[in-house]
Amino acid sequence: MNGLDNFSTSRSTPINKMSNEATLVTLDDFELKFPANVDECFNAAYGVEHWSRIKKALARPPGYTSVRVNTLVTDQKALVAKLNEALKPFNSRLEAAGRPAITALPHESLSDVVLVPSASRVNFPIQETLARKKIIVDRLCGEAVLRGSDIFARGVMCASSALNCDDEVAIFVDLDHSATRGSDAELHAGRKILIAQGKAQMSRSEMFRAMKGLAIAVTVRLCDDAPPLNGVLLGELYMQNTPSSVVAHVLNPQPGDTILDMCAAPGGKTSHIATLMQNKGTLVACDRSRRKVLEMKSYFESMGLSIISPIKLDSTHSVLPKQDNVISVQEIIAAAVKAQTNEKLLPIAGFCAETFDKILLDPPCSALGLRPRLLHACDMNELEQYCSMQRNFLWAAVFLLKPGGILVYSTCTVNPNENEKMVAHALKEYPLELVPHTPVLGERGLTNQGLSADQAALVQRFDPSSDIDTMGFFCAKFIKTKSIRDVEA
Ligand SMILES: C[S@@+](CC[C@H](N)C(=O)[O-])C[C@H]1O[C@@H](n2cnc3c(N)ncnc32)[C@H](O)[C@@H]1O
Repeated sequence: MNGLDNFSTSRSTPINKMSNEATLVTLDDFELKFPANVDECFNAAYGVEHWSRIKKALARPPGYTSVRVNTLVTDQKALVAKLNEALKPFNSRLEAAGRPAITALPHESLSDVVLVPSASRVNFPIQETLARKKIIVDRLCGEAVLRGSDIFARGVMCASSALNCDDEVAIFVDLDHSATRGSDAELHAGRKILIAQGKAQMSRSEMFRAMKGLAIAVTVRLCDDAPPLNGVLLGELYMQNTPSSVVAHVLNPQPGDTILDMCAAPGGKTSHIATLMQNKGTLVACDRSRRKVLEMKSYFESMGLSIISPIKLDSTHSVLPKQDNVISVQEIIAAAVKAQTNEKLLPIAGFCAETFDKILLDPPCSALGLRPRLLHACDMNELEQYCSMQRNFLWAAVFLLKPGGILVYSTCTVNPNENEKMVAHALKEYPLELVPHTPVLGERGLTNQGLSADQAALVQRFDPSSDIDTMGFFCAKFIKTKSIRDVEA
């Protein structure tokens, strides 16, 4: 069997020249690979050609970086100007290489989002590159390179035997985790993808001795070049992809609301909700991980977002048993503040049924919308476990929401079972109805996954293969039509 059968490729002629040619493709030929039963399910939902386009798009980074403006301290116009100032060193490097500069732009529909386009890619000759010395990195490092990173010593798995500082190298990603750190890249026989060219900043022996330090400066990628924005204008912006920034707007939080974010860490959507509430009202941010809740707490404090109560809580077990007196969210928080001793987090075990005006449910999901991804090891059984967990979260959300309250459900996956089918499940099991929402930047939902055409038109699906060029994402907004007790009666 030709090793290329392990990939789906758009080119019939494999690139050659290496002894292990059959196990090598370039990023341009590559589409993400899934187990047969996942492909079968997604082919049925999207159609074979569309699913193939999605798999190709998932392996590449979007063509721009999206940042959300902290409107409590600045505005979109001012942030665009500051970002363009901060981009000057990157633009100087582009111009020195004869490449066009990039300009940050306000998002046309979202007044608190700024888009920073990546620099257009530069093509390089593949065969010449394959004749260079080689570096092989692991999957995570390869994905970081595609997002604009250089390569640090810890990320290098294999290097050609006689690699010296300043050598020009071809950069590959090991797709099978088969590379042994420190081995000769020329002898690696597993599947790998060519993703970039670079220049060694250390000799081979230094690379494997050093635990840190820049090993390879990436010079050209087989994708657009994202500018380095980590740590830029801290406090004034939050790195958040566009669909995630849509979610808080869809929830439409108002000052004075009582809102629950059931799965809040690292707190991107929570901080956006608090900002839209103008830091007035009550916002509970739950997460099961104590470490993540402590990190969120410090982040919210550093941003001055005082209305947020970060709580370590399993949201699927956050509904308190039925009692004679309904205790409000504010009373529960006040009692916990009183009871708090040396413990850093509020001791809260749950909330009374039907006490929140609005709830955001952004649960753990299969994350099959994140870009770029070069490997996904999920099968249908694992995907089903996410669905089962999401159904438990939905149950708790419906109990905690007041009648007439709003529930927004979102995922960062293209799996229809976690998206359209989960919405169909919610509509069937609970007193929920879909409601129109704004802004709508994505596409309508799929109509062959349990939703009627009218229902599919009320949800929002971000397709990574569409012109909007974002991550895969999904969002639905429900209103609770009656009390859960009326349903139980
Ligand atoms: C998709 S992430 C949430 C991202 C977040 N909404 C944001 O925009 O920054 C899902 C989160 O759910 C948390 N989680 C997992 N199981 C949970 C549970 N049973 N209860 C509460 N949080 C849970 C995970 O720790 C993870 O931080």
